[in-house]
Amino acid sequence: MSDASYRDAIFSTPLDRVARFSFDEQVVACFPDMIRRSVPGYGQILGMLGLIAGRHLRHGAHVYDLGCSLGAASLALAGQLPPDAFRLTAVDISPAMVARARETLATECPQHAIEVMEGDIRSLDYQPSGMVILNFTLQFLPPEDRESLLARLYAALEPGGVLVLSEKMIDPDERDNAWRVERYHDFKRANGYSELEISQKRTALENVLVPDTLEAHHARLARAGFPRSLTWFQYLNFASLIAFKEA
Ligand SMILES: C[S@@+](CC[C@H](N)C(=O)[O-])C[C@H]1O[C@@H](n2cnc3c(N)ncnc32)[C@H](O)[C@@H]1O
Ligand SMILES: O=C(O)C(=O)C[C@]1(C(=O)O)C=C[C@@H](O)C=C1
Repeated sequence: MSDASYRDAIFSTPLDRVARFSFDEQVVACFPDMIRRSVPGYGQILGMLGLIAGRHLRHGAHVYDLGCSLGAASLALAGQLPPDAFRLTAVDISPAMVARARETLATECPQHAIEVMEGDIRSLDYQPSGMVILNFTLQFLPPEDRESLLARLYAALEPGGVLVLSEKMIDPDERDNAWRVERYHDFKRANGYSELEISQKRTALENVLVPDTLEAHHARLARAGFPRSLTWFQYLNFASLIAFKEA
């Protein structure tokens, strides 16, 4: 691949002031390593996206990969489905991510009809689509913007269309939540992150990544129009949901 990825060491040295987490050049350079060492089940979710698309997409349907970062979800679909199976628009607000994603997707799957757009997913004109992927993206939008986006995505989905929503989550029960977070930190330690890295990243993500409970996600999806949603994957405090539009 043309996008060399470095080991994530962003929070490894003590910082006087921990800045708000942002998807800048520094994060882009180590993002594949960061997300794989930080999101339990990330690889399994990606693998399943292609299988879900294979089952739910009508031939040639359009797909959105929203908050695509380096295009991993788009790549996963292209790896599992032939070029004529779907068309895809990948969107991200970070110019550094978009530049890298464009390069990677053009190199890795030149036969597939994949367009990479720089833009804010809250203000896009959505075209009719068979599948929408929000893989760890909704959690970065201000909570007050989430429902209206989901309602617009519901409206853009064709009958029988699906939305896949993967998120970091919180548990409504304080003790259960504490247990999940502690085991999540164990997961990070086991993946080579130090106490300093874990605590500085936690500070950087405060008020930037705002997680919801699974109950809040399902209720919001219902209010946005989806008659049915289910949690198909969960690993510690990370989960993936699928929401269906009636056929
Ligand atoms: C955790 S990453 C997503 C990971 C990616 N979907 C994957 O599967 O590898 C979140 C991404 O959402 C993007 N993002 C955040 N707010 C956005 C917005 N309003 N519009 C578009 N992209 C946004 C960020 O720039 C970042 O690249
Ligand atoms: O490191 C964490 O605590 C995370 O929540 C991981 C997480 C995410 O969930 O999106 C946060 C920021 C990076 O984009 C990669 C992964």
